Amino acid sequence: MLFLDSSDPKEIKDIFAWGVIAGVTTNPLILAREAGAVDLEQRIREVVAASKGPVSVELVSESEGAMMEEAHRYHTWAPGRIVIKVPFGEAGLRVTHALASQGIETNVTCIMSFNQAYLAALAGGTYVSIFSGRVRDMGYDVRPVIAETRAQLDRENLGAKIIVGSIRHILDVNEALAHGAHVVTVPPAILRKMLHNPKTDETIREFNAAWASRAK
Ligand SMILES: O=C(CO)[C@@H](O)[C@H](O)[C@H](O)[C@H](O)COP(=O)(O)O
Repeated sequence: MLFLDSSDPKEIKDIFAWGVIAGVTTNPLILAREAGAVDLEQRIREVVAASKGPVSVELVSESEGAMMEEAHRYHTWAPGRIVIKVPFGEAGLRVTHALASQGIETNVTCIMSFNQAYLAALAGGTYVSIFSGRVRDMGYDVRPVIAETRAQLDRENLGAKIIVGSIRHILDVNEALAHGAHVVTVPPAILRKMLHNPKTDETIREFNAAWASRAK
């Protein structure tokens, strides 16, 4: 399954019309880059209106109390659509566990290892987000992290779903899915690259030219 890693409502609306995307993920970096000075609530409401399925919105507070207050505020913007993105850590696990007991969906994010993903799933995270590109930036192979996490979720029947983010190349998408990701969240630019193959373009041109020059 694919999600779109974007906070740009126009891009989101265009790409949802392809019928291939099941949700949206945002993060503070993406929002700062794409939304800038726009009010966060307004932008998230636009993203919800432009899409279908879950929309992840990330907490930026650091203390447990402030994170819970922020999570409840985001949740009211579109109950049933907003997933609270919780940065991984001790406070993050407590917040994830508390929100799960209140029936609020979470996406535990910034995960770089199997151990972190496992803890996030045990705490009751709805999604656990493994960062493909950033794991590779450290010189590690992300494929076993994804595969071992998936195997453990399946073995213990934990409900969490793996999202693989930090996608930098088309091949990252293929590898994440092949190693057990439930969802890959793809930036629009990478998704557009997935459309193209020069042999496809050449073949379509050849077929259309043959039709146009047929004997009449
Ligand atoms: O965590 C999720 C999805 O749950 C993503 O939105 C995630 O934050 C982004 O893919 C990454 O931060 C983008 O990674 P990078 O390209 O900045 O390394």
